[in-house]
Amino acid sequence: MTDPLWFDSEEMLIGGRWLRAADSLPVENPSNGETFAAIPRGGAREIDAAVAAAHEARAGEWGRMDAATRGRLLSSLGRLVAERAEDLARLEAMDVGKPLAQARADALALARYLEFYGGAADKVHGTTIPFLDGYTVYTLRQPHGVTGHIVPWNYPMQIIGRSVGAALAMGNACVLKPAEEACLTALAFARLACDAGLPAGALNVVPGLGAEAGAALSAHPGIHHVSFTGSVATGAAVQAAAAANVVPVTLELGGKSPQIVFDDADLDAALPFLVRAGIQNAGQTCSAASRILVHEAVADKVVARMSESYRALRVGPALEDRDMGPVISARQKGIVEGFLAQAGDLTVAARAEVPDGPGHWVAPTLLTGAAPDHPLAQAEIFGPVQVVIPFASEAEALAIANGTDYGLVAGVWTRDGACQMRMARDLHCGQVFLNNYGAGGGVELPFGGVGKSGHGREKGFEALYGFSQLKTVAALHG
Ligand SMILES: NC(=O)c1ccc[n+]([C@@H]2O[C@H](COP(=O)([O-])OP(=O)(O)OC[C@H]3O[C@@H](n4cnc5c(N)ncnc54)[C@H](O)[C@@H]3O)[C@@H](O)[C@H]2O)c1
Ligand SMILES: C[N+](C)(C)CC=O
Repeated sequence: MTDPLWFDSEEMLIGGRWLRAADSLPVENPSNGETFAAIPRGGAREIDAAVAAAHEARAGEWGRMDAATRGRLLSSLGRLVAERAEDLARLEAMDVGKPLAQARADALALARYLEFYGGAADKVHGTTIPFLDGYTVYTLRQPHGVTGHIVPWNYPMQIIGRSVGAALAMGNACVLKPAEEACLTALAFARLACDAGLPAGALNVVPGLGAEAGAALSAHPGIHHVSFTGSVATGAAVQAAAAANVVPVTLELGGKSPQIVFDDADLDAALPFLVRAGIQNAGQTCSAASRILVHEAVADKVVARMSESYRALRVGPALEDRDMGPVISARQKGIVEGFLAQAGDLTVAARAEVPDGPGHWVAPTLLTGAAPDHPLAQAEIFGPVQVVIPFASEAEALAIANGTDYGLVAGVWTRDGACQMRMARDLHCGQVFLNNYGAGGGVELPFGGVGKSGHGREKGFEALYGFSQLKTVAALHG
């Protein structure tokens, strides 16, 4: 196999310089368990240096750059990412275990985020406000300053695109702490950012452990905004750390998202979405459709057809580009298997075959017979496990859908327009998809949750408001 690394992965980017840390962390390929690279183990000292470099960038060329020039730089970076999409995809596939086609889609999504935010950079502005005679009042939309970005391992490129892309577009200088399990595409992205001509310190990337680099970043008094995606427990810790500095935080913490299938649904249209949204990225997706709520009149038919799809799933090494790869790590496999051990009297409707041998394989598993309050119908499993729950009425479907601590995404499958509107209004979540699920991931669509799924919105124009603040200017001139 050709070496997918075209750069020194043991170097991190701080203030425009590529530096090594005193220690490094191994990089494992989840498809075979082999160590194939190393990354720096940054800690408090490196975070400190990165925050200082970001402040210098804000005070220098980056802070003075006009919005249109900033936008053009991001657009150029997007083109570089698109040109290297194949290399980035291979890197991600080896690092995360994501099938090549899904990794390629992530790379192209990163390019698209940069195109979108590059184009938007000079189109976000304040307003004038009619006020008392003798005054002119207007608002200025300005960057927070230095923003921290703590990114998980499941969709590194997409999450960097939506958070770092939007923050840079608004003129913030960023300190990015990728997940220790998945730093390679973040480091590759930083190389491309240098090639695109991003001024020193505008983007700093410090790989390292969550408890070290992540904790140092979220508690740093020099950070003005933190964007975090990951688990509820870590998100709460990040928010608490940032609160000590009275710093705003955006939290995207996952979910237990339902797809709700009514008895008049177009099942042929729904079925591919029902399964794909559960097993995509081995179920390690914040917006995974881990609960399938089905009207009892069509429940047997839906389970039978989903089971057929499950049995046909091809699971294998990421570079072989099957339907599903391994989960990220032995630890994550242990977490998912721990949940499956609680399945107890649930029925395994279908399970796909997984490879023998090394690699972190978890069989895609479709479960029936769970009451809505069963632990497997409540907890975010973050693995390829879906639970089917029948319902008898629209009111019951809504109660079950809203009956978890989470509220990220929901899908509704029905031809009844009034039912669609009621569900869209009453579902307790941040995004509702009617007769689809995910809308192809559109970068234009604001994204985020309610409840334990977090708060704040990324993606679309909404992210540009989140990564900036409004200043009101009132001039009394007579
Ligand atoms: N919402 C999502 O997209 C998402 C992504 C990854 C994991 N998860 C959930 O989290 C579970 C565990 O995965 P995990 O342990 O990798 O998630 P995590 O939340 O601990 O890690 C996410 C990011 O936070 C960093 N981090 C960890 N501890 C930190 C701390 N004390 N301060 C600041 N940053 C810290 C990590 O280094 C990583 O970059 C999964 O099973 C899944 O349920 C959700
Ligand atoms: C929204 N998405 C799929 C990019 C990331 C959540 O895991």
